[in-house]
Amino acid sequence: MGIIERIKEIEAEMARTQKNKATEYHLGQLKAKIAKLRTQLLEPPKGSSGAGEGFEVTKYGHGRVALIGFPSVGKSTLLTMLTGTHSEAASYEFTTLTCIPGIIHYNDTKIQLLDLPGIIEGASEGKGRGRQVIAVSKSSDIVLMVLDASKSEGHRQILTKELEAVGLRLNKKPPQIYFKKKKTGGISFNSTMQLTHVDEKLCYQILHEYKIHNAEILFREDATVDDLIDVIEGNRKYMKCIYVYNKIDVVGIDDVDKLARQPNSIVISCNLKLNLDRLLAKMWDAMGLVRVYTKPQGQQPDFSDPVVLSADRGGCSVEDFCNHIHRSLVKDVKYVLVWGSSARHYPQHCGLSHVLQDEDVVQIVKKKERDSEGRGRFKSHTTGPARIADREKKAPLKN
Ligand SMILES: Nc1nc2c(ncn2[C@@H]2O[C@H](COP(=O)(O)OP(=O)(O)OP(=O)(O)O)[C@@H](O)[C@H]2O)c(=O)[nH]1
Ligand SMILES: [K+]
Ligand SMILES: [Mg+2]
Repeated sequence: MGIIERIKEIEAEMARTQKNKATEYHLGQLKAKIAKLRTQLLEPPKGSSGAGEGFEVTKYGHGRVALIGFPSVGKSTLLTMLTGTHSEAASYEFTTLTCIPGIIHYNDTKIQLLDLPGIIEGASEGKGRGRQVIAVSKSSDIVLMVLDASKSEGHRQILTKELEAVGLRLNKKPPQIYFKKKKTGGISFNSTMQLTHVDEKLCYQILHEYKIHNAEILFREDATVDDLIDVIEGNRKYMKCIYVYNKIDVVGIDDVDKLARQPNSIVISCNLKLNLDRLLAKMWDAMGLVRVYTKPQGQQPDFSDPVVLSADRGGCSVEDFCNHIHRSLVKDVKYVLVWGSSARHYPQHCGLSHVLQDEDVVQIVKKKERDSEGRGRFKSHTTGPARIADREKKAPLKN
């Protein structure tokens, strides 16, 4: 029996089983069995490498956004509108068959937007180009789930289920469960609060299913069995997702209003160019990018060319900022001066661990900063990694 059939069989057994206190342990065990099988399913087939032909797109810009949705919801139309890169759009399903990248220029940053083939129920098991599409979405920073506002609300649930089946968790935080495998000592089970979904016995049973007999486990929230399995599997990806309801030009105002009020959702029309600017703003916020402007001593900052940091990708500390400019810069930094929302007063003297926020301005003060006339080393350079790197190559000013 193949993996997919085994999953189907267990799912059928779960559906047959009544949910009550007596069956709780058995159901928990079945959930763990499914999770293990799904992980097996995710392993790439032997001999294959990467995402697959037509899907290996090089990362570009400060972040990557994937367009995921059923066929013909308007993904390609949206890519063309937002990036100017043409992606074939037509009224028949599966017009797009590969991954088409475009670039959005927004807030002095560049965002790579990826158009993808439509996916359907069963994508997580490899139907259509499901596997490739999912691999690409996992490589992106956020997902725009494009939905047809005139079609069934069920599409959103189906897609969410497909993405969950491959370990993507949309708009969720990692469970607050500490878990560490040990070599000896048995299982130590603790919680900081009363648990209503999981007890010690159920937890043991799940761990047993994974053949884990020595581990430390601490619940810091009232988590579910699914949360526990996610933590044990350890391969989940937590991503932000914006639900983009397109084609509101063909839907009544009451329905549009209802869709627009759902969390993490936005209603648009590509045909009428409605709300696209709001979509961009929402997308940009969700990415959590942090623009930092470098201020050479005695000069105005260059507000056209920020260093772009991200908490999810590499971090936002002063050290991360310095590493972004030049890898050898950190060891020369004495302190930095910071203006902006992360500073308590202007300018604030900060060390390497200070966490920067969007639109902060930073001036780097190096060890042996001043020359005999009190001129700063940074006097003549403007911002930007290349320019600072160039400057480093020239003879430093004498002290
Ligand atoms: N009424 C209406 N139609 C739209 C809108 N946006 C796109 N369409 C139409 O929807 C159809 C499908 O658009 P595509 O952009 O090809 O959709 P897709 O999601 O890329 O489709 P696949 O690549 O096949 O998955 C086309 O006929 C578009 O003209 C819109 O805002 N309103
Ligand atoms: K289409
Ligand atoms: Mg398309």
